[in-house]
Amino acid sequence: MTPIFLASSSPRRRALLEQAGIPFTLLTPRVSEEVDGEPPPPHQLVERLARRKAAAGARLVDRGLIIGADTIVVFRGRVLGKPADSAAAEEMLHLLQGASHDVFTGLAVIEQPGGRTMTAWERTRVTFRTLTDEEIRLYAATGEPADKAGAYAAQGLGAIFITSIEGCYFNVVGLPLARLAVMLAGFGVHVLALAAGRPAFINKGRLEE
Ligand SMILES: Cc1cn([C@H]2C[C@H](O)[C@@H](COP(=O)(O)OP(=O)(O)OP(=O)(O)O)O2)c(=O)[nH]c1=O
Repeated sequence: MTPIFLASSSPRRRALLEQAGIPFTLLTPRVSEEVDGEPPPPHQLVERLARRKAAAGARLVDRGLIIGADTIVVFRGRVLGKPADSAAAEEMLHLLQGASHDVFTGLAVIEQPGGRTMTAWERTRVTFRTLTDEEIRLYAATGEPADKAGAYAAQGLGAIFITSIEGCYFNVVGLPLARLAVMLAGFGVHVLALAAGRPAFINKGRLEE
């Protein structure tokens, strides 16, 4: 079987790949998320960063498929990454409240040996209800926004701000699983076939939820 690697230090991505029943090994190469010059459009930016992360992982691996991903929030053309501190988190939440924004995740899968690469991106539209200054302050103080693009976690307490999601929910949390499954199939790895060989794992996952 082709070994699968996830080049990511995001606990959310790890959890989502586990949810899909895909056995994998974690790689945590250090990757800069800086881009030189004029920033490209959001979909190109996330694809480029996902490719950079997967490529950094691929340098550590002789054989297998290496997955990289990158997530950003875009509000009226402005790219919101992870907030530097709680003041930056509050500033982002002030922008996002009472309006819709887009979440973009780029995906890259690199095959080793050979380096055959597939990239893709996914966009999800998320709408926030109106938030009071007090709610924003209290939420920022929980620490949840710290390592999340756009300063919120749809999978966490941030859920109480979201009135609608159009598109892939898993894309918001950092790993669009439907898109990834199609990409892996392009490399001959079929997620359901993996899961079918591991019924005990799946039942265990369900029971624990
Ligand atoms: C919008 C949103 C983002 N996020 C997270 C997913 C990503 O971990 C993070 C975006 O940062 P990324 O730079 O995409 O990822 P990361 O630095 O956490 O991990 P790595 O680069 O090593 O793979 O924001 C949520 O967990 N929930 C949300 O609702």
